Parts: sequence; structure tokens; C-alpha cells
Amino acid sequence: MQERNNLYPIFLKAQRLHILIVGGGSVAEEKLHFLLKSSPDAKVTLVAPMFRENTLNLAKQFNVEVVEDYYNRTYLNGKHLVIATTNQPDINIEVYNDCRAQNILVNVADNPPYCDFYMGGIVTKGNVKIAISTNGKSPTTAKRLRQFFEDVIPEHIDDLVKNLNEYRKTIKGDFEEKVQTLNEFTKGLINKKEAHHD
Ligand SMILES: C[C@@]1(CC(=O)O)c2cc3[nH]c(cc4nc(cc5[nH]c(cc(n2)[C@H]1CCC(=O)O)[C@@](C)(CC(=O)O)[C@@H]5CCC(=O)O)C(CC(=O)O)=C4CCC(=O)O)c(CCC(=O)O)c3CC(=O)O
Ligand SMILES: NC(=O)C1=CN([C@@H]2O[C@H](COP(=O)(O)OP(=O)(O)OC[C@H]3O[C@@H](n4cnc5c(N)ncnc54)[C@H](O)[C@@H]3O)[C@@H](O)[C@H]2O)C=CC1
Repeated sequence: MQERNNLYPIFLKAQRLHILIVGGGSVAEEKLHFLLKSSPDAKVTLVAPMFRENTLNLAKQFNVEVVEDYYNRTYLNGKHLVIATTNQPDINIEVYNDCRAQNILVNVADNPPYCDFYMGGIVTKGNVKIAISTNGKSPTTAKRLRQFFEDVIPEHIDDLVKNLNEYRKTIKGDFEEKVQTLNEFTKGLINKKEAHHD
């Protein structure tokens, strides 16, 4: 039987969550880069005894707090989401265990058994965002799919969203009538028979 991805994607308001990245090396830079590419307003703290120059430069351009220190549990105070990227496997696992004990969602980068969530491939076009996951099976496929969709999804998809948002405000009637009108209006965008709950 074909395997199936049972992960549930959600779209976080990264601006009002406090995210901690433990480590300041190459992996921290990669995770921070994709986090900020999607959510430039994300509120992030980095903690590590040593930072690579590229990581520091990236952090400086955004709302990222940099703390030069070894990880300890007090850095979890007030954090909602944690990503561990150190080159010390036992430290990454300590971070994982500390987070689990406090119900803080944790991702040990590139270490699936120690992840409550995975980072995905992300495509953003204006208000439209698509997140891609291969269930942790092939990050390279997630990256290629991200590049593919960045290419083929037209920039003007955002105009459609904005226009429909305006149009929605002008429709009269109760909620059900609005839904019906909007669905009727956009039927032509999809070349298949409308199925219920699609
Ligand atoms: C499970 C997951 C956990 C997590 O880290 O969240 C994970 C795990 C691992 N990554 C590894 C390596 C690489 N990761 C990338 C790239 C990305 N990895 C990302 C996510 C995820 N990576 C999560 C699953 C996502 C999903 O469900 O599909 C992306 C999408 C998002 C992001 O990083 O923010 C980002 C692309 C962003 C973009 O381009 O848009 C590349 C490609 C490259 O750099 O060219 C390589 C090198 C090639 C290779 O080795 O495959 C290894 C092996 C390490 C080793 O060899 O030791 C593991 C461990 C394992 O697979 O077991
Ligand atoms: N660089 C890569 O492409 C890949 C790396 N990895 C694994 O990920 C690990 C990290 O890789 P890099 O980021 O390249 O290493 P790196 O050497 O660039 O960075 C390691 C970071 O961990 C920090 N650190 C060490 N002890 C710490 C502690 N007690 N508290 C907080 N921070 C601490 C260091 O100060 C440094 O900032 C490696 O051990 C490697 O096994 C896995 C796959 C690919």
C-alpha cells in the first residue's frame, strides 16, 4: 500500500510567537534563512557560544536577538517553538527533552525522530502561500518542488485573491448565499466538475 503523509500543516503568525534557535553555525543559518524568507517579521532568538559570520549577518538584517552563551534550560522561558542545530548531538537531545518536558514544540534539524514538526518547502506569492512536505522522506524533493511552484505560480495570483476579497464585500445576502455566489463566480478557474467539500 502507498504510504501517506499524515502531518497537519498550520500557518503560524511567527511575529507573535517567540522562536529559539540553538546553535549559530551553517545549519542554524539555513533554518533561519528559510524561516525569514517566509516570515521576515518572525521574532527569533539565537543562542550559541560561537556564531559563523553568515549567520550573524543574516540575524542583523532582521528582528533577531543574538545571545553568545552555551544552551541552558532558562533559554526556553517564554519560547513557543525551538529549533536545535548544534554540532553536539547530546546537546540537541537535551534541548529536545527539555522542550518535551515543557510542551514546547521542538525540531532537531535534520533529525526526524527528534522533531515535533518539520520545516517545509515554502512558496509565497503575495497573500498566497503553499507549504510542501515529503513526510521527512526527501528534503531535496521538497526543495525542487518549491522551486517548481515558485516558477509556475503566476505573480498575478495575488490579484485574484485581492479582487475576490473586494467582490466578497459587495455581495448581498446571508453567508450561504455569499458562498454560493463566490463558488459560481470562480467555477471557471478549475476544469473539473465541482465535488462537494472540495
Ligand atoms: C525531516 C526534515 C526535518 C527538519 O529539519 O525540519 C529534514 C531532514 C533532513 N534534511 C537533510 C538534508 C538536507 N536538507 C535539505 C533542505 C531542506 N530541508 C528541509 C526540511 C527538512 N529536512 C525536514 C523534512 C521536510 C519534508 O517533509 O520534506 C527544507 C525543506 C526546509 C528547511 O530546512 O527549512 C529544506 C529545503 C528548503 C528549500 O529549498 O525550500 C537539503 C537540500 C539542499 O540543501 O540542497 C539537504 C541535503 C540533501 C539530503 O541530504 O537529502 C537530512 C540529511 C542530513 C544528513 O545527511 O545527515 C535530513 C535527515 C533525514 O532525512 O533523515
Ligand atoms: N552543515 C551541514 O550541511 C550539515 C550538518 N549536519 C549536522 O548538523 C550539525 C551542525 O552543523 P553545522 O551547523 O554545520 O555546524 P557548525 O560547526 O557550523 O555550527 C555548530 C554550532 O553549534 C553551536 N554549539 C555548540 N555547542 C553548543 C551549546 N552547548 N549550546 C549552544 N550552541 C552550541 C556552536 O557554537 C556553533 O554555532 C553537525 O554536527 C552535523 O552533524 C547534518 C547535515 C548537514
